[in-house]
Amino acid sequence: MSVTETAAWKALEDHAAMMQNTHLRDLFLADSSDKKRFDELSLSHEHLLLDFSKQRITQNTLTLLKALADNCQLNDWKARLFNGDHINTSEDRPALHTALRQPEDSHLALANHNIIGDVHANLAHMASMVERIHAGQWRGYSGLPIDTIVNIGVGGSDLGPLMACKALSDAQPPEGHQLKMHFVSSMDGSQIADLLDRLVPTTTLFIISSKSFTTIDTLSNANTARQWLKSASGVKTELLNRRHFIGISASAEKMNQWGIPENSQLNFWDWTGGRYSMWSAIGLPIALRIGMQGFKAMLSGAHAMDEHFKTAPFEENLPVRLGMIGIWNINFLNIHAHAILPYDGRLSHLPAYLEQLEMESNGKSVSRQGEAIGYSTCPILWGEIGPNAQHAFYQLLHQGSESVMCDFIAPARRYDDFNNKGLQQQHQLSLANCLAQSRLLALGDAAIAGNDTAPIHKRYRGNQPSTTVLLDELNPYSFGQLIALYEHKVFVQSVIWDINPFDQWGVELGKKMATDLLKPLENEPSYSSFDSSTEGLLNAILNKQEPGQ
Ligand SMILES: O=P(O)(O)OC[C@H]1O[C@H](O)[C@H](O)[C@@H](O)[C@@H]1O
Repeated sequence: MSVTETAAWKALEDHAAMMQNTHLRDLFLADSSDKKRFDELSLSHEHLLLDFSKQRITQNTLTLLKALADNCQLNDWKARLFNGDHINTSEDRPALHTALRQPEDSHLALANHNIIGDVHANLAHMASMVERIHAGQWRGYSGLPIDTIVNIGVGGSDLGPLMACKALSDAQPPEGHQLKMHFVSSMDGSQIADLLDRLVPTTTLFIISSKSFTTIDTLSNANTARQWLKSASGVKTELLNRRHFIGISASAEKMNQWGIPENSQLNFWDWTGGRYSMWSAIGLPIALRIGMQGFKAMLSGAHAMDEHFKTAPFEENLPVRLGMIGIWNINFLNIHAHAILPYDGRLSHLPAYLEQLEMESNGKSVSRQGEAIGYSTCPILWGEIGPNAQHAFYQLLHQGSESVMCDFIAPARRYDDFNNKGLQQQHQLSLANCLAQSRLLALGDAAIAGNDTAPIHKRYRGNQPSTTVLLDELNPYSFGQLIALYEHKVFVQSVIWDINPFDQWGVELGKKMATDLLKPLENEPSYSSFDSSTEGLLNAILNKQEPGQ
């Protein structure tokens, strides 16, 4: 039976029909005498506080959402996730990113083997590499110590480390050892071409990050890097492979084939999904940036969120509430756009990270039973640093025709250690804007006395729901909590929608099609015929590429 046929779903539909004309303004007005809405609807755990009071919900909504979660056996699914059941059914494997942050003395058996031992052996290998590089003992072909790292990867092998290195940029690496870090992902070569112009071959180390080690984007960038080193050094490829490349993958065989020596390889496992992999060896750039201790603090923060998700009751559970309110917005209030708005420049890559995490996980319309789904799943998610977005797309949030749900994310404290009043004031300014925007989006004109008589083009209708995620401060631990919070939120929603969030078949066919299209572009005979648009464009490109045209 489809979830939409259940009594729990229908009760929520009825409730939504009643709530349809209730403005957030009314919900706050009803609360104006005792001002309890915030206390009743916000939740906190350790360093995170989530304010849900600007969501279009009442206590009754939460009760009905709990009935839906129970009906969908959310608690059983949580147990299956943590126990390592093969819940990624289309690939017949578990999804065990949570095991990557389990403490060393814990235990998780997969086919009678304790994988936590493997996880920590891997961390130790990673730590030894980090130590060598930080100590200046990893030397390039000319004997000079490495001082520049380039991570080559894409999707899950890029976005997590990229986001984390920026988010934790205030964290000091051990002994002040500052490596220059760069990230290359795009297949068109523009990032690597730009970098190679500026980098010094003797002191640059490339990390080739790819779960499959077959991703053409990554391998083509890696080949370009090796070619650059060859031309600059004139030394043998074998020496370059040894001194200038680290490989991170679930396939040792593929790394061997490319030429990465065994002791420069870091492995992880097929039960770690690409977009859930920054906690594995894929996180090496993070450890290089903030040190192994910082990396482990990030794992501990995520583990604390795992434990909270696993054990806290529905009424207190942050990821469960975040996920279920998303369900309410999407499936019952018909809101299909979701903006991620961090009020801290260090979180500038969070929107791109969540775009992959949410849309690649839950952007699906087939159920676990292989049936077409007749209800909405993952919304369109996008975002930008809040203060910059205010000068760009907030116009649409305030006066456009679309309902949009927003996540405002900010640390309460920043620049405590900076003896700079100007910076401290900038942080307060950013917080003031964060609070102002979520208030205006919720209440509309009612937030500003007198604006309700303004001409219509100056009016704000409000009623855009938002959640504010407040961190005490942004550090490796709270950052780990924050990302694990979103991972589990995505899982909660997948359970309600009855979909597998751990595969991504929708990205495969495009890759195959690109292989077919490369032939005519490289002037090789192609036996495929294409549609008229593709053929027209191919011909136009080929004509323009002919010399003298
Ligand atoms: O890590 P890799 O195997 O190179 O994969 C990199 C990325 O590419 C794929 O196309 C998937 O859509 C992503 O989930 C994955 O993270």
